Amino acid sequence: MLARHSPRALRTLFAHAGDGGRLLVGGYALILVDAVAQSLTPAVFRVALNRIQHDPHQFVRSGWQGPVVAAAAMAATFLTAAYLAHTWTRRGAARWATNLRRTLYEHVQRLSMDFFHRSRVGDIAALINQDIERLELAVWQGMVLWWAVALLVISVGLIAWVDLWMALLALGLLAVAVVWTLLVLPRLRRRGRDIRDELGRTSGTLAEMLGVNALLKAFNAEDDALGQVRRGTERVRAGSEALARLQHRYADPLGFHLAFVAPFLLLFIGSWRTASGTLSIGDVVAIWGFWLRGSSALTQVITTLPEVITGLAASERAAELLEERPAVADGPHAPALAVTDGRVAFEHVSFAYPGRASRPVLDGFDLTIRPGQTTALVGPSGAGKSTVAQLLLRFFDPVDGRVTIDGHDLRDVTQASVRAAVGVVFQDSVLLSGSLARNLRLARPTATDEEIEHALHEANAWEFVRTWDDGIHTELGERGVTLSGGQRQRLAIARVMLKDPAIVVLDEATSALDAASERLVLGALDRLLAGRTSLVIAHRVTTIRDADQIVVVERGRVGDIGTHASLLQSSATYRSYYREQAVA
Ligand SMILES: Nc1ncnc2c1ncn2[C@@H]1O[C@H](COP(=O)(O)OP(=O)(O)OP(=O)(O)O)[C@@H](O)[C@H]1O
Repeated sequence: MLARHSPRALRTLFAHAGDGGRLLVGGYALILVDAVAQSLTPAVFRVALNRIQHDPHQFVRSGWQGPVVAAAAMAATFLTAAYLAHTWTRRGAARWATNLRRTLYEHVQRLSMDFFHRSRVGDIAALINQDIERLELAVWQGMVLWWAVALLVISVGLIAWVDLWMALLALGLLAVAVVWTLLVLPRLRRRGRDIRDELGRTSGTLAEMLGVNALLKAFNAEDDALGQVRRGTERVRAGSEALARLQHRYADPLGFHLAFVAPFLLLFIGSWRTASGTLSIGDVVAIWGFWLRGSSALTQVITTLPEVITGLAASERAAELLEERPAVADGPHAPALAVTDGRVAFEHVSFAYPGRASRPVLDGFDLTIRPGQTTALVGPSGAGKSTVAQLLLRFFDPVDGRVTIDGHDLRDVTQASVRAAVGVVFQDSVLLSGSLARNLRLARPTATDEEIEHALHEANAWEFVRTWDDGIHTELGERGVTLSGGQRQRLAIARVMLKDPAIVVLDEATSALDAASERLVLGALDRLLAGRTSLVIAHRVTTIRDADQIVVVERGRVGDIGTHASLLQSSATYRSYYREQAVA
């Protein structure tokens, strides 16, 4: 499993390392220099001991000089290399993480609506923040692992240089450790991945609960929500404990093998060979030293590997997100939409939401909205009215047929240009935390304060904004909670006024308002719709009575069509709809 998923995930993510990549390659390369210099140190002792054994007097006179200089040079090399490798890797990992966070954020922004419908905000946030942090740590620990493995390989190589048989014995002892590791590794990785997934889910639940706090309070459902979060965190805790137990079950026997069994066997067999005269004392000491270096490196492997594996599990989640492709994408050289008159046409459009191909929502939907005119959609709940609006915003592409603006198929032009041409006011207009001016400048970043005030006037919003101490620079609470529903809608209308689009979509923009608020909002909407092509979805007759054409949508198709007066005459469906409204 590990071999299949993680390296591919790492390759995908490393492509986004940016300037951190060079530092990491440099850091990982330099740590090899450190590993070589460190593992060669026992070789110096071997030379020194062999010289002592051969001629102690000569060694005291001048024989010591060579080994001392060599040892000093090695120490200087590995200290410098280690220092640089550590700092470069740390900086490289931090830059990689920063670049990756930015890339992931931009990538998520480019994904289509269907992704947001099936994902949870908290989970994505956890991925971008915590999983990348985990990965950053793993990159850093990975360097220690890399160093340790290099040290180990070089150590065994050096043992072979002294004596081939002893190297074979060391390899056998290592093989035990490697087989044991390979046996446990997939489980470690799986557990790590499970914990990351569970953390993501819990974070998603938490974000959702905080977002709908008023609803939870209204239904006294806080305990239930708390229970869900608590159960999630409990599962994360249980998972982490199980992982820790597994890490111990892996590391403890391995530690025993490497620190006791293996050195004992090497020393025992080495001494036996000295007695039989096939090895010198210097050789045995060097082998012993090489092994100690190598096995201390292995201890590092044992302690860092589980952590690195968990980090790799985190990288898989990030890579999966990066590999997610938007369902709606711009063609390679798609031009921007050039709006001339603002004529909108749905030509025999059929559509089903992604993953629900068997449940078509629109089925041969045909509709033309003439430039500057208002078309209203009415019809039973679930008939597909909002879906029509979503297709006009190109949140989705039709399965069949086409949606055009001034004759241009929306699939042939850029999404950004379509959304620049179409302004939308939803039922529940979202305002971000930050000042009112910042919220309105989402529509036009270059708008001056005067232009913002003018838009507020037009949207009947200036009358309450002007009473605020800081005017348009007043901070709005997160999601605009300090505003009434009607005020929020008027600010949303001002935002679209500022955008000044050729086409406007209103999706239940007045549905949640009382009669007094509705009047103020309707006044603002009249000014917004004047001279623009508009698609209005509304349950209230007051909002649509004056529309140039009213379309009754039934099960994803256009039913009766006409003006308010003509439909009252000709359409039984519209009449009953109107009567219901009148009663309401
Ligand atoms: N994101 C989605 N994924 C899957 N199915 C969806 C999605 N959004 C809407 N639907 C389904 O598509 C159908 C049409 O929904 P739509 O919101 O367009 O209807 P509507 O006429 O606007 O209804 P209402 O008046 O209640 O808002 C419904 O059956 C709905 O369940």
